[in-house]
Amino acid sequence: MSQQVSILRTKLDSAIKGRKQLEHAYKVQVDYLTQFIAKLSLVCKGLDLELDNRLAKYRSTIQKGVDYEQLVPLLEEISKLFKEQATRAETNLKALHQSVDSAGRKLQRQKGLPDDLRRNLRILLTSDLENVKATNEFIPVLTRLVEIYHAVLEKKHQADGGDAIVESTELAQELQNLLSELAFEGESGKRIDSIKQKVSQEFSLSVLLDCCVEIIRIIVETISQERASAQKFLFAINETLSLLQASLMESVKRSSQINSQMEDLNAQIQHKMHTISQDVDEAQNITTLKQLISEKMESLTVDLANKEKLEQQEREELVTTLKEMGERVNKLEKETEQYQERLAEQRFKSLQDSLTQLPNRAAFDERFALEYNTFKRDHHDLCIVVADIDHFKAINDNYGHSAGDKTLQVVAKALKKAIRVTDFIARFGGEEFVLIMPHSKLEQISVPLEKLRRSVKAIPFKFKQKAVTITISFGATQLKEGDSMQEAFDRADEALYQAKNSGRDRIVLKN
Ligand SMILES: Nc1nc2c(ncn2[C@@H]2O[C@H](COP(=O)(O)OP(=O)(O)OP(=O)(O)O)[C@@H](O)[C@H]2O)c(=O)[nH]1
Repeated sequence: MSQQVSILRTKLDSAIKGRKQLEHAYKVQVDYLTQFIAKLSLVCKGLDLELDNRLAKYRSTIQKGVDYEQLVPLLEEISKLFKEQATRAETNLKALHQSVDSAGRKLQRQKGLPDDLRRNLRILLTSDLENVKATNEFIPVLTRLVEIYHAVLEKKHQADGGDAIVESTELAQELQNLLSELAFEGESGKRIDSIKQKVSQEFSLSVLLDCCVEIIRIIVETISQERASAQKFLFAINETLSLLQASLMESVKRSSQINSQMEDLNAQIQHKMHTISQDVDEAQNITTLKQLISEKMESLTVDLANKEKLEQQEREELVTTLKEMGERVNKLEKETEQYQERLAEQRFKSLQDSLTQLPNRAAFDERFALEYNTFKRDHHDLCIVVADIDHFKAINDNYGHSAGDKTLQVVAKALKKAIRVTDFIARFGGEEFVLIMPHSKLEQISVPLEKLRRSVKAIPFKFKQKAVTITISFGATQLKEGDSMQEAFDRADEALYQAKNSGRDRIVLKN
C-alpha cells in the first residue's frame, strides 16, 4: 500500500514537472513570436507609417503577455496590413500614371503643334501609357514626353527667330538646388554627381532638359529597384506569416483536442479520488478497505500514466511546431538581412537636417565646393552669407529646449520661403544658417537679406503665453580672386561677429 502511495506520488510529481515543462515550452514559443514581430516591425519601418504603428502596438501587447490562441487573430491582422501595403503601392502607380497623363494632355492643348508631334503624342498617351504596368516602364514614356516638350520648345524658338542657344541660368540654379536634395550612393550617386558637374557648367535649355530626363531616369530606376526588392521581401514575409499561422492553427487545434482528453482524465481521476473517500467511510473492515484502496490505486496509477502519456505527446508536438517555426523564422531572418543589405546599398546619403528639413552642413560643403569651382573657372559673382539667431540660448533657458527646437523649425521655414529660387540655404549647425547667393554682387544682396531679416522678426512667436520677438544677424561677403573657400567663409563669419557686436538684428557686409 505505502509502495503504491509512493508510486502515485512519483507519478504526480512527474505530472507536475511535465506541466511546468509544457508551460516553459509555451513561453519559449511566445518569446519566439515576440522576437519575430519585433524584427519584422524594425525591418518594415518606413514602408508604411500605419504598419509601423500597428506592429509596434502588437509588439508591446505581446510583450505584456497574451494567450497563445490570441496570437492567431493578431497574425491575421498583420497579414492583412501587408496586403493593404501592396494595394497602396498600386495606388501610387496609378497616381504617377495620372500625372504623366495630365502633363501630356497639357502639351496636347498647345497651339501650333506640328502634325507628326501631335500624332506621336496621341499614340504615347493612348496606347503607350495604357500599357505601363510598373514604375520603371514610365522611363521611356517620360523620356519621349520630354523629347516632345523639347521639340515644341525648339519650334517656338524658331518661330521667335534667331538661332542663338537658349540658356537659362535660373533653371540651372533651380536644378542644382533640386540635385542638392538628391544624393544617392553607389552607381546612381556617380551619375547624379556627373549631372551636378554638367549643370554647374552648362546652362543651355537643351542640356538642362537632357539632365532632367536623366534625373527622372535615375529616380525611377532607383524606385523600381527598391520596389522590386521590397515586393520580394513582402512576399517572403507573407508566405512565412501564412505558414506560421497554419502551424499555430494546427498546434492550437491539437492542443485543444489534448486538453479535452486531459479534462476527461482529470474528471475521471477526481471521481476516483472521491469514491476512495466514500469507500473508506463505508468499509466494514480493514481487509476490505485494503483491497478496495489497492484496486482504486491501481486504476489511478493507470490514469496518471495515461495523463503523462498525453502530456508527453503534447510536449513532443509542441517541440516539433517550435522547431518548424524556428526554421521558418531563421529563413526569414536570412532574407531580412539580404533585404537590409540591398536597402543599405541604395540608401540616401543623409544630406538633410532632420529637425528643420533644410539641407545640412554636408550638403552645404558639397554645394559650396561646386560653386567655388565654377567661380574659379568662370569668375562669376558669388556671395556667401552666415546667419545666426540672436540670443538663442535665452530661448532654451527661458522656455525650454523644445521651444528652442520649434523656433529653429519656424525660422528655417521662414528663411526658406523668403530666399530667391536661385539661392541655396542650409542649416550649418546649432542656430546657424548659411546661404550661397550665386550671380550676385555684394552690393546687390542687401535687399534680399533685409527681406530675410524682416521676415524672421515678423514671426509672431508666443511662449508661455508671452509674445516673443526673435531676431537674426547676418554676415556676408563676396568671393574675391585668390580666395580659398575657408578664407571666404571666415570673412563672412567675421562680418557676422561684427553684426553681433554692434547690436544684433542687422546685416554686415564685408569686402
Ligand atoms: N533647442 C536647441 N538648441 C540648440 C540646438 N543647437 C544648439 N542649440 C543651443 O543654441 C545655443 C547657442 O547659444 P550661443 O552660441 O551662446 O549664442 P546665442 O545665445 O544665440 O547668442 P548670440 O549668438 O550671441 O546672439 C546653445 O545654448 C546651444 O545649446 C538645437 O538643435 N536645439
